[in-house]
Amino acid sequence: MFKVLVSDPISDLGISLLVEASDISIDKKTGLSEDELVAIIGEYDALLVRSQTRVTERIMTAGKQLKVIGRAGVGVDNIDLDAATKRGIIVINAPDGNTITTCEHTFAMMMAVARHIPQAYAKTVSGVWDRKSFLGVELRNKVLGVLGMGRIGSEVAARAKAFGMDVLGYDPFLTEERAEKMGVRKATVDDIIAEADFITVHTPLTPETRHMIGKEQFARIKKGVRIVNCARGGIVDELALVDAINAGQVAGAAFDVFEEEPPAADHPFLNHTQIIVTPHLGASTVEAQENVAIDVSEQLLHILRGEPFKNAVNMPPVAADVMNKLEPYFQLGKKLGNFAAQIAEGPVKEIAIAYAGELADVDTQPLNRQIVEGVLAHHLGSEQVNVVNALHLAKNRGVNIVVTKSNATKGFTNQISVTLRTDNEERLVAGTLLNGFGPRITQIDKFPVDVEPQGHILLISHDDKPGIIGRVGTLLGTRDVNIATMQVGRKIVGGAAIMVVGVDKGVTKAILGEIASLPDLNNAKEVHLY
Ligand SMILES: NC(=O)C1=CN([C@@H]2O[C@H](COP(=O)(O)OP(=O)(O)OC[C@H]3O[C@@H](n4cnc5c(N)ncnc54)[C@H](O)[C@@H]3O)[C@@H](O)[C@H]2O)C=CC1
Ligand SMILES: O=C(O)CCC(=O)C(=O)O
Repeated sequence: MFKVLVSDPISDLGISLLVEASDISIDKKTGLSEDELVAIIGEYDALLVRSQTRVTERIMTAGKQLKVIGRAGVGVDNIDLDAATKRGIIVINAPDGNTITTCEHTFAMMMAVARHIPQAYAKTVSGVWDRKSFLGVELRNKVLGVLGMGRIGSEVAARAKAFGMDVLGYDPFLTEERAEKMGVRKATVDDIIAEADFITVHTPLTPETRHMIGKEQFARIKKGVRIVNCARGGIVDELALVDAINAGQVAGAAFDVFEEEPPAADHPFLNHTQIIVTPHLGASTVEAQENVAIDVSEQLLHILRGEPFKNAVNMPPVAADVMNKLEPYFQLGKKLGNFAAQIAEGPVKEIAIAYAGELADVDTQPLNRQIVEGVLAHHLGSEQVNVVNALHLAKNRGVNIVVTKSNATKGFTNQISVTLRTDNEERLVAGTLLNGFGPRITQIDKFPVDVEPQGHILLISHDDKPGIIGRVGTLLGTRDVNIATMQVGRKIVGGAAIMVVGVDKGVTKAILGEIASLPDLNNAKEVHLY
């Protein structure tokens, strides 16, 4: 049974998937302080948050069982990602579910600031019928500058076109072709500063975007511009904006987000007649909250159940078609790494991964991680290492990872080989997926074999002489060890050889010693694969 803690208000309908899952027990405890979370988090496998809970390193350190933190939304600035990665805690978000809702809020804010709706409402309900103070402007024929043409920025641009606006877009990843397709003029920040009548920001808050519109930009900005921020507080310099409005350079602003949330009571936005505000409501619709909760719950279930998942924030994104090609090899890769780690003596200095065949054309990073996880799990324990922290742990321990690729097929559509270099030796284990048969180990060191990577396997090195198989079989029989499968591999007749014996249960070190001391036998090891 996996225990999930929901520590922010999240749509009940959205998390019904978790509530109904027979292997999940869910607790909802919202509004907890950091100390309160630290006190209880130790018993949970997963934490599900929106944006209120600040998931700090302290909370993660106390979360000894924590495998995954799910964020029902886009921004993960309330989660200490470095701390999560170091501990192998997977952080997932729900990047698509609130796009339209936030785009629509941006439009609501843009229209509200263009037509002074909040100010006019306040005056009207206070009993004053004032039709003179609120002369607005149309959106039609105005230039809209969109900074950040990702999911939300692109939707805003599309709707702005319907309003007859001339849209300028800036994003480091915006190509001329995509801009043209959207009917947007690809621009620079400076173009937008100089030309736009409305500017809306849709980037994350990063060192690069922090105060992207600041004092220097306000000095050059088109007079009468209106600024909208429904992304993150701090992209626009708040104090510089107030100065620019007071100086008559900027006509108005509409902000959903603040550098510090909630803003202090004396924040200069809060009683400024030309600035309208909402309390971070961009994603607050019934639909968006259901969507993000459903998305994040689905992924959370996959992770807890050990199934493939998407939207991990602390791992590089992988395109769906690449994932489809790699995923079938994940188990094999992890087992090859783990097998190699079990037979290699001495501290691992290098993990050399070689792909031969069609996989050579694919970005294999997710599969590399599985292999490294398999290697490290043998030394560090499978609870300590996972695909999120595997590379980080390897790097921390000075383990070099080398990946090579070749289109040469070596007789299989794909072959993965894992070579471990230690202070003492170099060991190689290679494998493939055989159509209709599943994963197979195809080579151990220099010896070709055909072994199912499963269960208890004895790896015995010996001289290629008559009678060896009988001797090993007899010894195992007398020690009540049942042989399930047996394979021998050699390069040349009468030379060095290996025997790979699948047995029904684990054997003791004493039995391995007895095997190794039989005539013409050199070494015996047991590998256990799950
Ligand atoms: N107010 C609210 O309740 C909500 C706010 N958000 C926030 O809105 C923002 C945008 O969200 P999405 O569109 O879903 O994200 P996204 O990741 O799809 O788009 C962000 C875009 O910003 C671009 N970008 C990054 N650095 C840039 C720079 N220096 N200059 C220009 N563009 C840059 C990226 O290339 C990307 O295309 C995020 O900060 C997110 O946290 C999202 C949902 C709700
Ligand atoms: O959960 C919320 O309401 C905030 C949404 C948000 O800011 C985001 O998804 O980045």
